[in-house]
Amino acid sequence: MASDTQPIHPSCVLSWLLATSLPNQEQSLSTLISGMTLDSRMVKQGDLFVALQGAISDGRQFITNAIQSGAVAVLSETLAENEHGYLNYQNDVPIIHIFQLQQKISAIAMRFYFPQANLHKVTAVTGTNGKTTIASLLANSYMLLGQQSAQMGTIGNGLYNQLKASLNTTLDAISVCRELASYQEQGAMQTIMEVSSHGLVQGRIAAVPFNTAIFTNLTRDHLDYHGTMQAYADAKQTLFEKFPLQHRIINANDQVGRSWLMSYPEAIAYGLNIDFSFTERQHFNVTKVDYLAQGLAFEFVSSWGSGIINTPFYGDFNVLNIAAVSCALLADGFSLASIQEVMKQPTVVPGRMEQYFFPEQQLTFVVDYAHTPDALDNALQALQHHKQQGRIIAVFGCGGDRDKGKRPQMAHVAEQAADLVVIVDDNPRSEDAQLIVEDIKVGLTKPEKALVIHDRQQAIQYLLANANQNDIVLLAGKGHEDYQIFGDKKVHYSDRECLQALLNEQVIQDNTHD
Ligand SMILES: CC(=O)N[C@H]1[C@@H](OP(=O)(O)OP(=O)(O)OC[C@H]2O[C@@H](n3ccc(=O)[nH]c3=O)[C@H](O)[C@@H]2O)O[C@H](CO)[C@@H](O)[C@@H]1O[C@H](C)C(=O)N[C@@H](C)C(=O)N[C@H](CCC(=O)O)C(=O)O
Ligand SMILES: Nc1ncnc2c1ncn2[C@@H]1O[C@H](COP(=O)(O)OP(=O)(O)OP(=O)(O)O)[C@@H](O)[C@H]1O
Ligand SMILES: N[C@H](CCC[C@H](N)C(=O)O)C(=O)O
Ligand SMILES: [Mg+2]
Repeated sequence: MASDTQPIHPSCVLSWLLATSLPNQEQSLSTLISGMTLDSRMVKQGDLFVALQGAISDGRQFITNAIQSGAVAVLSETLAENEHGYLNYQNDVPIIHIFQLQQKISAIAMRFYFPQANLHKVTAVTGTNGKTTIASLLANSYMLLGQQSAQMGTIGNGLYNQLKASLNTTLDAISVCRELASYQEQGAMQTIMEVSSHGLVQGRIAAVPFNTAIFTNLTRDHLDYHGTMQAYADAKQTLFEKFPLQHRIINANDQVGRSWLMSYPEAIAYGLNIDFSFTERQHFNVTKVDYLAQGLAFEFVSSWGSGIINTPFYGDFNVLNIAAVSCALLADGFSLASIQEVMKQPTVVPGRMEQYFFPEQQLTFVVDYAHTPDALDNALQALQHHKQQGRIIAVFGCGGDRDKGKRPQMAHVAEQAADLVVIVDDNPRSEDAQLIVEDIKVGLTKPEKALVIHDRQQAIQYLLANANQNDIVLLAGKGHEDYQIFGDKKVHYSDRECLQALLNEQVIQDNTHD
């Protein structure tokens, strides 16, 4: 969703704005621009409207609307190279045709909103899973170490702890530049940004001068968009190839990460039980993990020294997330001792392994955003490692209009790693919720272990009434989301709010009994 942050830049002349993307322009475009937008519905008087050919609609169809709403100039995407730079007018408003405009907007918007971008340190986090967790943990670490930070991604964008909800993980090219400029203006010394593969392919961050890039892992997701895992990996790799990075931080436990490490000898590698003794490479390796009821304690050896980290996080995947964050802080010059201190503090990452304990039933619910086979497996394994006694129950569904191939795979993972499986709805979107459930059930080899309860709240209430003491219920897929999408309707629903309301009811009943 485009941000409503007010521009904090002066207006500028169109010729100057386009000087780098259209260097040989013959016309002198003296039009004064006071804002930029990709959406005709958001145009304000004085704006430059950028008309892109999108996946669903063609932005060029809205040029007339944009001009009626006050656009004073238009950039229009052309797929024909020989039309590049062609200029025509509609009601005296210049329309400039630009070849491959989608890939050029970021540079134009950066020039407009944030010409001083190189003064602001931006860290990119990419990979299938772990981006939000790492971005939140790193942003919080900088705050604890005394540096104001900002964060951009799935759970929102803004100064740390002041996030505004986001439609996408990676915002559109114009909003990214406007947001970064506003964080710098508000005193942030750096921004930690989740970079999605869609964002990379669509050039949403093409001109952001990233200083550091972190890679988490690459596992099945988004094949509806990329087609193959190779194309998905190639999209991610552009982050490590095309930006002026000072630091590349790469997961050595991941197969794709290992292959990239061969290409970047100067990259910092992090991992769990990796033998780095034969290499000169900078590294951070976790050698031993203790899974505690209240978190993790792990030993590490690194190019900066060795030691123990204690943290309230759960699961091996969070050991790796913390290792990645530690590498970023070490590369930035912070001491090991300060990092060990920071990792003891809890970081709330909304909807990621968040626990709700029901004292009456002695039952724990864990809200998590696992929505891929790998993430679901990791989350369930983490609970198996940390549990004291009782069963693990997996509650999950699959999104409509998304990669269908992951549905049976998630079922397989769930029945392998959990003692009971409950299949629920998770944003069926334009698809029939029952047909999504059927696709999921194809992956079950022990269907007797699985129940179907479409409505998530009913599933929670059922488990609250029927699960055993000490069971742990993983509610996967929704995480921070506070909606269910049925068709084109968004209905308010949140696993977190549902659990909190049920917990509050118990407290009220307890107080009444006193
Ligand atoms: C398929 C896809 O990625 N679409 C993204 C793309 O939209 P698009 O350009 O194709 O949009 P479109 O609806 O066809 O419209 C074309 C143009 O006409 C304009 N328009 C449209 C209507 C109108 O009345 N006036 C108007 O000017 C639109 O503003 C747009 O510029 O560019 C938009 C701006 O950047 C994105 O918001 C939009 O994300 C859609 C909503 C989406 O669902 N994307 C998902 C798949 C996505 O990007 N996911 C990733 C990863 C998620 C994760 O794993 O965390 C993400 O970064 O969120
Ligand atoms: N490093 C990791 N490796 C594998 N799984 C992880 C990792 N970190 C978190 N997870 C699992 O993946 C889920 C999503 O984590 P997170 O939101 O941090 O990832 P993300 O990359 O931002 O995902 P998205 O692309 O959907 O925004 C978590 O809820 C957890 O179950
Ligand atoms: N942001 C990602 C994850 C959504 C997770 C899940 N709740 C779903 O709707 O599939 C997407 O749009 O693919
Ligand atoms: Mg995310």
